[in-house]
Amino acid sequence: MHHTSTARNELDHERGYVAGLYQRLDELRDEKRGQLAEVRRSLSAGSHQNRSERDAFATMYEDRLAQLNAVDDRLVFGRLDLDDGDERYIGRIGLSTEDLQQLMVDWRAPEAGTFYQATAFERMGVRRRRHLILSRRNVLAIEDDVLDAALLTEDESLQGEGALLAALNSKRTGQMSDIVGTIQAEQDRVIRAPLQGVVVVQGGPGTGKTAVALHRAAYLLYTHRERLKSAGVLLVGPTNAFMKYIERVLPSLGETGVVMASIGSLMPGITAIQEPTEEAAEIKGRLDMVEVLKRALANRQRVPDQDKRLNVEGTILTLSPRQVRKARDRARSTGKPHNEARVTFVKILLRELTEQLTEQLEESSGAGNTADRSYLAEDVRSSRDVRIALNLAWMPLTPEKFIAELLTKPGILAAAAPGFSDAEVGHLTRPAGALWTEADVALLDEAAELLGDLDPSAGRDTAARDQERRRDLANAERTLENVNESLADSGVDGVLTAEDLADHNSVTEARLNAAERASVDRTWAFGHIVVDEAQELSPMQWRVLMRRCPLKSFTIVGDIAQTSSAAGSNSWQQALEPFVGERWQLEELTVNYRTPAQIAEAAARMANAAGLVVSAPKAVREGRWAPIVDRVPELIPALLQALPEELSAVEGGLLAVIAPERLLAEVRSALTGVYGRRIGFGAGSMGQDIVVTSPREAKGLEFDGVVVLEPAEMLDPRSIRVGDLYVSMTRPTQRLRLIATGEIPAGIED
Ligand SMILES: Nc1ncnc2c1ncn2[C@@H]1O[C@H](COP(=O)(O)OP(=O)(O)OP(=O)(O)O)[C@@H](O)[C@H]1O
Repeated sequence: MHHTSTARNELDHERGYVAGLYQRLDELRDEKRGQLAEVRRSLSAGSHQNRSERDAFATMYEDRLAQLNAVDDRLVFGRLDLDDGDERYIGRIGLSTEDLQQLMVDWRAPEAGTFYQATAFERMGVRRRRHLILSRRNVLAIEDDVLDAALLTEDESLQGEGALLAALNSKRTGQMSDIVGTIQAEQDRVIRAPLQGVVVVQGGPGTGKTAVALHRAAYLLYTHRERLKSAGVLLVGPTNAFMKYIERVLPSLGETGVVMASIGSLMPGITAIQEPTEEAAEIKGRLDMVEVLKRALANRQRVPDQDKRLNVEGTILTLSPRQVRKARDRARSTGKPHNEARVTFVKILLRELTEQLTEQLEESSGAGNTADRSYLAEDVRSSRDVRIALNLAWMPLTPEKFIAELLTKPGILAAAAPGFSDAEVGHLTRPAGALWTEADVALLDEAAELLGDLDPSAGRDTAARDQERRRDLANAERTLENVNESLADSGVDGVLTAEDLADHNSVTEARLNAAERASVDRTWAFGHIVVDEAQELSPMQWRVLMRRCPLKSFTIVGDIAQTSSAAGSNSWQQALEPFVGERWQLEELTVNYRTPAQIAEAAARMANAAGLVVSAPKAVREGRWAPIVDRVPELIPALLQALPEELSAVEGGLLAVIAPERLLAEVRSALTGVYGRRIGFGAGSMGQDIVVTSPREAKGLEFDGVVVLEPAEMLDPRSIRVGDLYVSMTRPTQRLRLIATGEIPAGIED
């Protein structure tokens, strides 16, 4: 490429400056290493009292060091030249000299906002925006947007959207990367939206929703660190494979404080598989399940139909249905969850049985001697008959036991769900010992709420608890600063007190950070939740998330048109209404950065022809190829024949073969026969260069080239959902091929 001499001078200048930034980064790193070594030395020698304080310092230095290491690659990516003559460098973190001269501004800082927002129409005091394109530590090129017309004539050769296009055209690695250097204005508005309330970000395929969700999490933690540090931010995605795909983005942004979890992993200790059938997923996701669980639990609080005779150390006592009913009603009226109300139930009946025993003994021995009533109470409590009778009436339950019973015994389910058809009960019934599914997690979580603590009396020692609670209260107070006020304004639910929040977060260990504490504590209350691919969530799953954030501070990201789960939603309105009413704000993303125009248009035409209204975003670039369509007599031979051409078209990039579930096994074995270890299965195997996957697993991911097999099968004839085919067609960044033995869905070929 031809460079003018000014351009070369500019490049040299930037190389010099960037070298200075790295030098400073290295210095800071050495400094932190030194401090860490120092603290560790003193830790091994120090007195017990200072220990926890020094531990805290050690953790802080470790975190800072990890952050400094993580931002090494492409540390800086921009420079602003301002009207007042200042130059401001924008990078992954803020850097200053030892005497506090600012060298580089963190991209999340308010002063960096104009880097993403300024345009030629609204310059916001910016004369020139410069993108620095780095590979590791080297400045490869610079690209300028000249916003001030006066500068244009001075140096015309330095304009361009090169940084964005270079990023978009680069080969995919199977792991998402950050977009911090090239965030576009409409994306930046979402990323920097206020913390409070519910923001829904609707956008078609490839509009950067996932990227925006991740950068927003990083932005919020930076900007509201004091408020969010203690409670933490949760980022929820659809599957573990998806979480793996995005796991490197936040560390590369210098952010480690976000808890990342798939929706199936929100119950500590449970690893969930995908729900095997759509029917079961849909039923388990319905809001009526709340009532079903409540009824099932009420049915577990049983009154016997006749008197029970109980042997206590040779004396026979009688437990009548009336007594059990009265105790049950009293226990229920405490309003406590099942296991906690059980304490009341048991206490009442033990007392009554003890009285009965006392009376009987007094009668038989004649004289009244009440001195040893306490022994009698103990006799009653430890009687096997009594224990069995009380347990039969009111069994302590774990969520796992309760839900497993409901799903394996159709009689129990039918009794709790009188509105369900036999077919619906059949869809939910499964063999004992079956693995937990993603849809079960929402049921387990609901059950945990209804059941409460299994052994409420077995608390930890009170002093430790009190101390923790004081600390949690202090944290919660900080979290709540200002939040309540704006909540009250927006009318979201009841206003919370610091006590409420501390109560939520009180049972966890002192030394763990928010992320670690949250991952072991189901009742952890997060300060903010970011949900990606949110259209897939069922109403029951929404309930789980709403419980995890009592402040109702959410960023919800998704595309209603891509819904493929039968339990997912058809509109944001419908999905959110039960939880926040009308109190949410919609933002839209309108530009597709992934898929070339020809392919994006074919996907939108197909969706429209199938009756789905899609928000078809404008594609930011033309591709080299229109979609290729093969009608063939036999699928597998045609696939094997097409693959070499596809592989060479993407020149060593990543290729996906997306097939309906029923074909996956056959396709895998045919391809493995030819390509051996180059074939990866499913979305978790993105290390390989050819990935065979279902549409569902491909959701949210992207590939350089995509081959879709039997597209007509991915159109669900039973519903208006065309999600699977629409998702599959919008995965490629370069090239799309469809191979079909049958019909080609309307609209794909124009
Ligand atoms: N401003 C940007 N600069 C560079 N790349 C971008 C930008 N915005 C989006 N991209 C890239 O576009 C691709 C699509 O982004 P992303 O996966 O976030 O889209 P999405 O809206 O979540 O898509 P889908 O709904 O189809 O899953 C990614 O490779 C992302 O890095």
